[in-house]
Amino acid sequence: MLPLLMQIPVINRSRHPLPEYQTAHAAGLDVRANLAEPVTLKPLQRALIPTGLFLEIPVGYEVQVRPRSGLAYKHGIGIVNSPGTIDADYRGELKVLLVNLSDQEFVVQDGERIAQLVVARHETVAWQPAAALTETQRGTGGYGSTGVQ
Ligand SMILES: O=c1ccn([C@H]2C[C@H](O)[C@@H](COP(=O)(O)OP(=O)(O)OP(=O)(O)O)O2)c(=O)[nH]1
Ligand SMILES: [Mg+2]
Repeated sequence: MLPLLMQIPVINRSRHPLPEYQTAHAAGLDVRANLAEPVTLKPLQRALIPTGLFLEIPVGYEVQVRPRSGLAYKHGIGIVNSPGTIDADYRGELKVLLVNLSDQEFVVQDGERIAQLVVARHETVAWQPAAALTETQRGTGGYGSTGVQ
């Protein structure tokens, strides 16, 4: 018996199928570029790639736009603002900010699976101004404070 899956209203103005889980228990849904013509990324160049998708994410959830490791490993393609954050109140087109971190040109093709979308629950918090915080062993340590071995 499949668990009841969360329903997310979507408008698909692209020429491509909706994002899909590629395997039974994948965390992310691969999302495709919706391009009238290919986009060439020179080394260190970035581009905002449209998907043609418009989502209505339930309140209390976000969609994270994450890189695909295959594009990163084989071509040095990443996402500048990884993970991108799609807010529940956003009604614009979902876009992917790709960057080419390799020393070779990369051509993004129409319909190519360029990223993956992870739907995640998030808290919405209110700040509680405090005069002091509890002491911890880490304290103010960061940026490698625990060493490397
Ligand atoms: O990879 C991304 C990141 C964001 N967005 C859209 C959806 C998101 O809800 C909106 C705002 O994103 P973010 O809050 O990261 O950008 P900002 O620089 O804070 O812009 P704003 O002032 O509009 O919030 O932009 C995308 O389509 N793709
Ligand atoms: Mg913002």
